[in-house]
Amino acid sequence: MASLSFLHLSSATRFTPRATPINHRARTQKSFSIRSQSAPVLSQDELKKLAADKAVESVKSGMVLGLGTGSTAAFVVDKLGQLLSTGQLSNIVGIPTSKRTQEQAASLNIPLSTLDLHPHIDLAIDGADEVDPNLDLVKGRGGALLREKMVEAASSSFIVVADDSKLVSGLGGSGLAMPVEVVQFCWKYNLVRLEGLFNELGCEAKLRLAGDGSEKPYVTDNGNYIVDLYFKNPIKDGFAAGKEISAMEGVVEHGLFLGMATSVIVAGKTGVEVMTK
Ligand SMILES: O=C[C@H](O)[C@H](O)[C@H](O)COP(=O)(O)O
Repeated sequence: MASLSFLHLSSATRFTPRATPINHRARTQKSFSIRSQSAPVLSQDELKKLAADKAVESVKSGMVLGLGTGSTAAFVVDKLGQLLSTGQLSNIVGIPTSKRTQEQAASLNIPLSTLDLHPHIDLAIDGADEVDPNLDLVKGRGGALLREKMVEAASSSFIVVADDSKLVSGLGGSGLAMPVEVVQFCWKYNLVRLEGLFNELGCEAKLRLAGDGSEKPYVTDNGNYIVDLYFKNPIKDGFAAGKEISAMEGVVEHGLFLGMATSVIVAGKTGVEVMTK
């Protein structure tokens, strides 16, 4: 069981241990939570920051760190920059999972390197789009899934940081995108095949657009497209689904991150919970 000493809480937000874990956590072997006595109303960004700060407590000087991508991971990178600038951390090397994170970390003077030079990473910290009760994840709505998966698979520990809107009972269950990165060549051929693979789950596949009002496709840091899969019903067997997607020629990577997370730090209106397997 994780010890309470792991939890360092700010004086601004006071928490007390909660006796009964909520249902979502019941299937994880170890989980505990802390709850606000005064129930302050925190914004989603404040929740993300709370989870990020908690995760950064696991960072030690001298570590090689996987730096995630997205709005929650950005709070982690901010905090690391802050601790490095005040000398509370030193000798850190960051391996960024996207060009965006690389730019943010560089602007904060966080020393950066690559997987080529540091093939073994001590700890990766990243956000997620969905977290299920087994700590399996959907990731990649920010488009960084390929580099994230490479970096996080090379990490001895992988801490996920999230607000409680990311909790689902089954992957794909949010009804939001489960991304698949595909090569540009004949992307429609693969879009149709991916949709067909999950017919019985009421899957709809859409090419991700750049989001600038044009009909231009979104292009990943690796020069590929993303096909987003939207499910009416959650995926029953994530491992089987991942295997079938990966077997398709032209598929580069999918957003199912299965059996990878060491722990998940979830911040919600009622407090922060550390979930471990
Ligand atoms: O490609 C993006 C990543 O997988 C993000 O970590 C994920 O989308 C979560 O992002 P956010 O923290 O912004 O919700």
